[in-house]
Amino acid sequence: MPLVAHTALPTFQRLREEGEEILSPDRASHQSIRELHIGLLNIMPDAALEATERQFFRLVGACNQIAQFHVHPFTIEGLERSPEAWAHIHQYYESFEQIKQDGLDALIISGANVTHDHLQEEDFWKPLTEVFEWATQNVTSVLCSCLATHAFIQHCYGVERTRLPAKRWGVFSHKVVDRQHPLVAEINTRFDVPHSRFNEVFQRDMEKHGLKVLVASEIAGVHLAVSPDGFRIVFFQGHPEYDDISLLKEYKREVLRFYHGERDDYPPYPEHYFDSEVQRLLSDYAVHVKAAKHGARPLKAMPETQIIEHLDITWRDSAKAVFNNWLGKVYQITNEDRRLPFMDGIDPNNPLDL
Ligand SMILES: CC(C)(COP(=O)(O)OP(=O)(O)OC[C@H]1O[C@@H](n2cnc3c(N)ncnc32)[C@H](O)[C@@H]1OP(=O)(O)O)[C@@H](O)C(=O)NCCC(=O)NCCSC(=O)CCC(=O)O
Ligand SMILES: N[C@@H](CCO)C(=O)O
Repeated sequence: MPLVAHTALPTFQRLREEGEEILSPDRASHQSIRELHIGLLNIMPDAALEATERQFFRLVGACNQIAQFHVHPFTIEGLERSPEAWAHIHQYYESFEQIKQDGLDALIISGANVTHDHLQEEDFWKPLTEVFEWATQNVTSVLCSCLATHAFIQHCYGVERTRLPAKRWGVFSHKVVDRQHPLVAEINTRFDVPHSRFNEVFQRDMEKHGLKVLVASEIAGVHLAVSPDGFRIVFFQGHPEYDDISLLKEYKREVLRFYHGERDDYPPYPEHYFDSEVQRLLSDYAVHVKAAKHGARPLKAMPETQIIEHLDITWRDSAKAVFNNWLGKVYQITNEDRRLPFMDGIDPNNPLDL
């Protein structure tokens, strides 16, 4: 929550010049204080559905302990779901119709599993673009994760993601490339983010279309960029919401796919994620899996409990800091009526007055 310049202390002006949000006493006394309403469009596969809820709810809730947040989960048609997942959705999620009727201040769109070569071939493509269309008109800011980023960029700018020669998978170091932008103001200038994707939209393609790149990795490419207006669409290619165990769960899935003959090669480790002790445990386990696959003995479970003790989470503080900046800015410009994106006087083409 922002500072109020309730005295003439020069520090307020200095901090304002450095990009800190500082409210004048007049603005502060006229601010309409209310809760924020944030949508979560969850399009992750069933096994990760509730973990994804926890991950984004946690980032929203943990990033700021003072403001009040209502998070509204919803989903779309066109995703393969079990009856159990649909039962969960019907019991606890809102419909997109309801969301549209009530309005949102901010919207998060999760990643998803890729099943086709081109995104427009996915059954969920049309429903997803309908959410994009509505959100760009009615929501103050939309934050897209991974596949949602690729889909939004394709839909709005006509740039198709590129299939990578190998899956980008692991925890990578990133640098803030635009330190002035309010989304990354006052945060660490270098931090980790996990990535898990087969595809990428490259920095040069983003910049060609006026997107502003804010955080990138020398190895893993762009993590964070914003739409040309500076704020209305926030693009994540990485997964700062991931838990410490998320990449381990994905690695275990790949090992099981190898065991069941669904992939030919034994999966590589996610990069910069397993320490040497875990690598030792997993290389012993690989010997066991290969022998079990050839019928020598029954498959034992991966020693997850032992592994988890060694896993560090090195990305969450920065993830919370970016979420705090994002939601703080949304709060400053959103309309008191949550169905409207901006307060009077906010320029939709440059909402942060950058
Ligand atoms: C890997 C799996 C299949 C693992 O799920 P499983 O059910 O097999 O796990 P399990 O070992 O049986 O353990 C179940 C317990 O772990 C929890 N759990 C499951 N997945 C988790 C995750 N990712 N992070 C944290 N916790 C997780 C469950 O809630 C449950 O907890 P409790 O027992 O406590 O309830 C899943 O996480 C998953 O589908 N992840 C993939 C996500 C994905 O597709 N990402 C792509 C997005 S990235 C993207 O957009 C791609 C774009 C591109 O490639 O270009
Ligand atoms: N943007 C509003 C807060 C939400 O009602 C204000 O600053 O007054």
